[in-house]
Amino acid sequence: NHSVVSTDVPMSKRSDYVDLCRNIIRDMDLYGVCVLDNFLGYERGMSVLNEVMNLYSMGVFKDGELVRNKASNNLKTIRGDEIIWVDGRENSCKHIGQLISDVDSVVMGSNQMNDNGKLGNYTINGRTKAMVACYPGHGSHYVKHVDNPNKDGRCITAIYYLNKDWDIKENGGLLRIFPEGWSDQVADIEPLFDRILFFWSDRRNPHEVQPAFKTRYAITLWYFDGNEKEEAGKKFHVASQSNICCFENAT
Ligand SMILES: COc1ccc2cc(-c3cnc(C(=O)NCC(=O)O)c(O)c3)ccc2c1
Ligand SMILES: [Mn+2]
Repeated sequence: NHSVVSTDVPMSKRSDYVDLCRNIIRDMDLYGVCVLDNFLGYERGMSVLNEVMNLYSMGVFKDGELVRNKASNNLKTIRGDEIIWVDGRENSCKHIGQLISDVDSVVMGSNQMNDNGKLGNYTINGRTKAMVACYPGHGSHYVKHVDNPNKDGRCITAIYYLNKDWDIKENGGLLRIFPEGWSDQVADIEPLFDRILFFWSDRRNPHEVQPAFKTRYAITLWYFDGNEKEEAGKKFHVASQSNICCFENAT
């Protein structure tokens, strides 16, 4: 955790930018998971939260997909979240757009800054749009899963949390990661306001969202490794292309 006072200075110009990238590189290399607090600072965090709440109140979120439960053959929700894909250029998403470019800065900065020039030996050349998610409470949850189990190209999951005054005992909604190779160790991450989380998207990080009893907001970006994505493109259709953005100056 670090405490930064964020100003309107672009992320990559901030004095702590290099430290943030060093933090990410070290934690991702050591644990495959990295948590940073006070990522945007209170003011900008609140602006993002207000945009998300406005979107939600407009009723534009869609239900996370349902999966038929083979056993009892009834539609069983494995995911209780409601989502909307945002690219950040929409009129009512200016602050979400700024968050996205700040996350791009630290991810790309970390990818270039690492002494061997890559973060986790990936060549990150694109990402999905931002998935704004809401777990509406009443026990909505997400069963243990891997984001990218079959090499669809996604290498890093970045989740920005927006939940103020979150009391994990009362409100639940804990994200529990079961890092591969750490036997009985788990990483318990509370979805706290202005917190950002990075983790490898593949089988190294099975994770679950425990039942939430209060509205729980998060914004997720998935970053692509150019090589894996190219391979995937040949094998099968990656998650709907419309939600994928490629970096113009991809190396
Ligand atoms: C085919 O279209 C889609 C569209 C959206 C999809 C979203 C997820 C997803 C994956 N992981 C999480 C998660 O782990 N959240 C952790 C947390 O909130 O702390 C989550 O909330 C949502 C998976 C598959 C999807 C397929
Ligand atoms: Mn997930």
